[in-house]
Amino acid sequence: MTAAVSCSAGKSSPTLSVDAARLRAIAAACPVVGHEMLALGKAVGRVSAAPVVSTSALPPFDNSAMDGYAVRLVDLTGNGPWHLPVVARIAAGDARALSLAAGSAARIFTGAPVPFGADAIVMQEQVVSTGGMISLTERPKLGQNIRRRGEDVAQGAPALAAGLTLTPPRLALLAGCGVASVAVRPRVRVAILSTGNELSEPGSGLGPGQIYNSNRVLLGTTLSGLPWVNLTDLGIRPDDPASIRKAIRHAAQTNDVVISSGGVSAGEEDHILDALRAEAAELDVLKVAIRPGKPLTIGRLGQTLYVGLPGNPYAAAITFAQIARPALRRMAGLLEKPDTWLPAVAGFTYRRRTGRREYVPVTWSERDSVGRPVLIRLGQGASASMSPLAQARGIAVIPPKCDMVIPGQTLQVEPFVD
Ligand SMILES: Nc1nc2c(c(=O)[nH]1)N[C@H]1C(S)=C(S)[C@@H](COP(=O)(O)OP(=O)(O)OC[C@H]3O[C@@H](n4cnc5c(N)ncnc54)[C@H](O)[C@@H]3O)O[C@H]1N2
Ligand code: MOO
Repeated sequence: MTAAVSCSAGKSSPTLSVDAARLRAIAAACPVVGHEMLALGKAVGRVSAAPVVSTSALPPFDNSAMDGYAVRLVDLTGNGPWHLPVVARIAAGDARALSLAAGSAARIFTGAPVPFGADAIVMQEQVVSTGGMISLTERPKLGQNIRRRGEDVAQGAPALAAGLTLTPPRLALLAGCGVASVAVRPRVRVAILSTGNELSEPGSGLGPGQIYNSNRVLLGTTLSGLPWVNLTDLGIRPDDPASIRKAIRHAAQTNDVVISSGGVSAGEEDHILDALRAEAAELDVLKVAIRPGKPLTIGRLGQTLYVGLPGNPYAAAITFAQIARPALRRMAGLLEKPDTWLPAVAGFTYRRRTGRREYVPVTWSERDSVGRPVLIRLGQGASASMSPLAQARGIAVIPPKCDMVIPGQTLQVEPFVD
């Protein structure tokens, strides 16, 4: 299987809106090609590479939806009650091809095949059963409590489209259709590196001027939680142009995406852009009207997507989630657009500078009269602060033109999923 590829890296970038930056990042992301076959039990979270058709009808035969009695409506003429002898007993898994004789009923259980000629199942609660006879007073409807062959999925019908996350319900559907293995897209190979002389790993000592590396854990755990990612963690690179360039070049040769954090803003010690230019990268996104995270670099090194996230941890988290992740999803072959934004209402006042779309960590404990969460803003928006994001239940978005958020104002919120 070969995926359609259309990329448009290489356009120059002034300050872009978040939506424009996201679109450019997505356009620069070439979907991984090919597929591998996986047993259903190994495929959870992976991306379907091709449509799947059902090898069996679901359900495979007409069967009873209830424990009760199979009857023929033609026997229930005039006014009830009707009295019928019970001539057969049919349990789930019964392999006999049975017919229901005229003027009789069959004891039947949930999931058992409906005998030929029967056209309704009466729940056992609705009959009186004595001495091999049943009496019923209400006429059943035609087809009542019968699950028809193929009513869920017909044999040979599409059971799953390409480009979908293989969730447990989707895998269960394939199992129900008799499909044992599924073609999935190859994992997206993602390398991460943290840049900065000031970085030290937690567990090591902290020298003067050093801080602990948060972004490695942020990105590493986020990415390793995505079943369609194959992660390589390249650790920390010092602020040395030759070392950064070498690391980027090597990482790009063996990965579909390289993600760095730090070194993308304007200082002489910010070497990512120089390294990318020296490697003849095509750069699509350089500055985004987003808060936090304005200095963001996205481009391509050959077929490899490069994402240079800002070093400040809150900025790295937001730019990854809002701009890089949709591009990675495209690389993975995912065609569904997650729509996780929900309406909420501000429970705070916030006077702000206009111009950038802002992503604000929020929590809530109350809801308004129509059930929308009443948001409490956490922190002051400092892009190096991590506590507000760690305490947040979600992220609210404030439009670029808004100069003041007032209580009661409608905002969109993206709740974090547990
Ligand atoms: N003159 C200007 N200075 C800055 C600008 C600007 O436009 N002009 N933009 C500011 C903004 S906004 C941001 S965001 C940062 C982005 O900086 P860089 O991406 O170049 O990142 P660094 O300078 O390397 O680091 C910024 C900050 O984050 C800390 N950091 C870096 N990596 C990590 C990590 N892995 N874990 C934890 N913390 C990390 C680093 O120590 C710095 O404090 O630039 C502004 N400056
Ligand atoms: O874009 Mo930066 O993250 O605002 O400090």
